[in-house]
Amino acid sequence: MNVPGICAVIGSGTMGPGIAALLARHGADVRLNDISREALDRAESACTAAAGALDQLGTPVTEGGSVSFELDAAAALDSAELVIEAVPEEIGLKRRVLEQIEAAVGTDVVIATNTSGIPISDMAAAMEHPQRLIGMHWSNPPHLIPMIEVIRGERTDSAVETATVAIVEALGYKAVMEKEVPGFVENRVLYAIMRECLSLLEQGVATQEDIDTCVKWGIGYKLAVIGPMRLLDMAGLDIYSSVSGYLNPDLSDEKGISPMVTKLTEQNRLGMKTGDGMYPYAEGEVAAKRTDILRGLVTVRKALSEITPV
Ligand SMILES: NC(=O)c1ccc[n+]([C@@H]2O[C@H](COP(=O)([O-])OP(=O)(O)OC[C@H]3O[C@@H](n4cnc5c(N)ncnc54)[C@H](O)[C@@H]3O)[C@@H](O)[C@H]2O)c1
Ligand SMILES: Cc1ncc(CO)c(C(=O)O)c1O
Repeated sequence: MNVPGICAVIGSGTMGPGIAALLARHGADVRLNDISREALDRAESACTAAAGALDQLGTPVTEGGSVSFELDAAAALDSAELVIEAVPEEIGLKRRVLEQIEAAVGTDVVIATNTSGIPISDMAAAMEHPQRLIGMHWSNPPHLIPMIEVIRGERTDSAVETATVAIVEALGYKAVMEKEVPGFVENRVLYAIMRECLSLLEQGVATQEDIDTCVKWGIGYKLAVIGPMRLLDMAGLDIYSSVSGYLNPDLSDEKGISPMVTKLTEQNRLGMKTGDGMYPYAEGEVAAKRTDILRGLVTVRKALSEITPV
């Protein structure tokens, strides 16, 4: 299967532009929609930056692809063969947007949601045709992380799952098919890591710099080559049993949001988007960091594509 010829991406913040740029790279006419003119203006340069990263990666261009920027949702949705919802992670908003999408496209159109982990069945509750809603969870930055989780809700049609997996593969990405649980697989694992790191920081066990160094080099570098299930085999299940026996009871089981993150959020210190967060950023530093991150991801992905999968 090819990438559908006309795609609509609804929501053009952190995720929308990278998704649109990748679909366009594969020949789609992509309509990127947002309720905010400023967001669409920022999206134009974000799409250009994403296309530049795809150039660096050597992703071939399929002729005919384009991205247009639409304030008018109806215009964006007109004739769309695939719709990807990427509005903020708020179930009420997502339900309203899904209703709007549903009313504008044919019943055979796949409607995918990029939710980070809201169960698909909860979002589909108010839909007239819930069989066409599917979770398509991209990872950030979406034009570079070559894996997408595909999550069926209770009422999702199996043909919609098959079509979504085919689209993911047509993009040259790996599809991971899952049953729905809050957070899906990726964010359950990522948020377990984040919870423990934040707890260690709050306890003063190590600085944020040292925690980042430890996780990047001790865990991230290794996990880029070997997944955690096979790592258990490499380490030895007897060692895992011994260590987890005394360690698991000591790990953070915080059920709420980290107090440190709550405080920073209340102060509008949201990270790179506001220029301050877990780290402070000097003038111009955010742009430099973003460039370094993209360059690093391109370099590592090229290197990983050259090794035998483990
Ligand atoms: N940020 C990440 O790392 C990440 C990664 C994977 C998945 N996600 C998920 O993707 C979705 C979008 O996340 P994001 O980080 O891009 O959010 P974001 O807040 O950066 O962007 C969302 C955009 O949606 C727009 N919007 C709000 N209401 C709208 C409406 N009714 N119609 C059209 N546009 C509307 C906003 O103006 C905003 O520009 C969320 O569900 C999020 O959980 C985020
Ligand atoms: C903090 C955080 N939360 C969610 C997601 C994906 O849904 C990401 C990501 O993709 O990187 C993230 O960093």
